[in-house]
Amino acid sequence: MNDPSSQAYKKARRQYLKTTRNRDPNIDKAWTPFRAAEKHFKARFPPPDFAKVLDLATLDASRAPEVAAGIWAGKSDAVETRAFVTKSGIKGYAFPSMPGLILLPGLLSPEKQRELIRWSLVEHSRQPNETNLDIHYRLPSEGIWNAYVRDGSAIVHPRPIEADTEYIKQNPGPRKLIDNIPADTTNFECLSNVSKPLAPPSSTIQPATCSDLLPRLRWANIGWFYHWGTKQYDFSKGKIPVHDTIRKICKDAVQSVDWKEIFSSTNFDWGPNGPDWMDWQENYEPDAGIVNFYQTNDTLMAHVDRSEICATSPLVSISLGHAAVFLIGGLTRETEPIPILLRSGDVVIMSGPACRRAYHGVPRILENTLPPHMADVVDDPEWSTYKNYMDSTRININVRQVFPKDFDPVF
Ligand SMILES: O=C(O)CCC(=O)C(=O)O
Ligand SMILES: [Fe+2]
Repeated sequence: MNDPSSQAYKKARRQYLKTTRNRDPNIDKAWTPFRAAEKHFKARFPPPDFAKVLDLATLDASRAPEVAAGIWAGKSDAVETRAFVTKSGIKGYAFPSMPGLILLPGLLSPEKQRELIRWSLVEHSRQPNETNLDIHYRLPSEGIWNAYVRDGSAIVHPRPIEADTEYIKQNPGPRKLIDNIPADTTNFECLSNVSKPLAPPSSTIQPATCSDLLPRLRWANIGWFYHWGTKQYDFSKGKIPVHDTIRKICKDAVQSVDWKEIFSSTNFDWGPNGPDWMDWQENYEPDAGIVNFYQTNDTLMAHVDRSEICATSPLVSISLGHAAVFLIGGLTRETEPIPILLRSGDVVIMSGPACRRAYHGVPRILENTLPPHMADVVDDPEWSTYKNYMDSTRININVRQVFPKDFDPVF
């Protein structure tokens, strides 16, 4: 694709010339720096410039087969980073331009990555956890993955339309990103009392087979219920505990960072209660989140995760399967974002006032970047079903803390 003499390049160029023939030549002048970066990395033509993308896997000899497997590779010095060694002895990277952003490249072993993929599909994408498919379909209680493995041709029926339900418009498929009020401890009660109407089943939805629906799985909720229409947690539905494996990965990652080194020389406004980083070692406790499933053409537009009462405590994000370009900017879309190539097994932490509520997004899943350790595993014949799904998929497990540990929610 990056080779101008290749068929793929010529095809993308023809397509580009066709679609841009009547475009206003000043269109890009109105874009914010974040939007311009999204457009740049989404574009099939001209191919994005990966020399500007931070790719720390290129420094790790043990990941050379993974880097070589895809045609996409960035540069280890594309963005200024500060390397450090975590308390558990692995390499981490901080970003002087954005204190609170931490990258732990290849933190998870290939075995752990495969375990988390199985967990996401087999154990997690099923009741009582909500998925995007539940909005329109009456899914089997074993979940879409288990139903698919048993019989891909099994039919799943749409939910019946209940005439007296107050609906808001919401479509299945990609997450809809609407502006919402940033949550904090003062508006929390008012936010949690806003009525949360059910999403509307659509009258146009047809029955579908499990094989048709599986690639349309986009997200599965973790912990506190989240309502995508209103972008608020629905605390009345209670909380499902965060699975121990996930909780441990997140806590270990957060506790392995020397936060004093990250924050002690900064002077950010941490809000009315002041800085809380000195408590994370003891008080960080994930209680919500989402598993995102991306097919290679999917994107996640610029957004801020601000529904959590905790506005600064760490958000931990685990990447699995195909690599992606992750953009993270500032508190508005006017800040030019940093592009980071996230590969399978990488863990990102977003924390503190400069980063936890910064705009971020995923404009591109990089095709053909499934690492070799996701290919058929000789001593695990069952893996091939997962491999077939992962051939077009990236999974992101995105874990947050909604409540400060000493905040007692009253419902
Ligand atoms: O997929 C990712 O890396 C980021 C996902 C994300 O930002 C979110 O779930 O809010
Ligand atoms: Fe996010």
